[in-house]
Amino acid sequence: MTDVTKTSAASTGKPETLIEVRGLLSQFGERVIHENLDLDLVRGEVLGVVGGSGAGKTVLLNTIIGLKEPEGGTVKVLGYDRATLTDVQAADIERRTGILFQQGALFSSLSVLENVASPLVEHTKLPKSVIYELAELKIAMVGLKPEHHHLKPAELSGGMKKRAGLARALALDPELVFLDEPTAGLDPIGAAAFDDLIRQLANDLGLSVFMITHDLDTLYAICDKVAVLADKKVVAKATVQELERSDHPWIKEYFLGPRGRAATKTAA
Ligand SMILES: Nc1ncnc2c1ncn2[C@@H]1O[C@H](COP(=O)(O)OP(=O)(O)OP(=O)(O)O)[C@@H](O)[C@H]1O
Repeated sequence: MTDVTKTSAASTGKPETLIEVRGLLSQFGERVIHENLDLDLVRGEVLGVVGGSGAGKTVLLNTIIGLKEPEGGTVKVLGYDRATLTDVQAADIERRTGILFQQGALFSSLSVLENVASPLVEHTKLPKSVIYELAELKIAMVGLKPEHHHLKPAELSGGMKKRAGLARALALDPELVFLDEPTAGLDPIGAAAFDDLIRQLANDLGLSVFMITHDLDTLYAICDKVAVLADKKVVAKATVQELERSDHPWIKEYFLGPRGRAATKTAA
């Protein structure tokens, strides 16, 4: 199915849509979080998702990755409709996507090397020696060193945990990566270095990225497009430069408030 999608996208010259959300309704009891929300992410795009606190960014991420069932609408990932997913399709999505949760979500009892190797152990039948070689490669790709291989998560700094989490998210060579506030909790220098790493990896590996962030610097530094969640839906998806000209009150405040202006200056 995926190959068919790829072929048709290639033959029509249209970019391939990796995430397609249509008419999403998300509720907790009577409380409506998303209503009639539409969102696309096309192959190769680094998409930042922003919105006020409680706007529903995490609920949207959880719905797209299958941790929350939507109350209405359709959610397609890599061409597969989540509502009618077979086990084979679910496994295909799992193999072709990587997720970096906010705190890294590393297994605390495993070393960095074992954490990064774990998706390969779960999803491949490769010999152990090959699995560990591949894991070492991913660890090097995110800028960690061989002396970090045997450290446990509790022995890592916040930035190193994020890097280890990213290495694990990349273990299976995914096409699509989900990042939940990748720079949260990092100091400005660590955050800028992590931004550079994400952009570099996205370019070098041809990754498509869905990233929740509060970090304006990240938006300016690495996002091709930004989707803004407000009023229970995506009110805009555009480049940061286009969003700076938006009339939407939340977008105006976000991009043209004091913090927005600071990020604009840094990016210039
Ligand atoms: N399991 C749940 N049960 C009930 N309400 C929930 C649940 N999860 C989230 N919510 C509510 O859904 C709304 C959106 O939450 P969400 O975590 O997606 O916001 P967010 O945009 O990610 O916010 P923040 O930027 O503060 O992390 C919030 O009002 C939250 O209280």
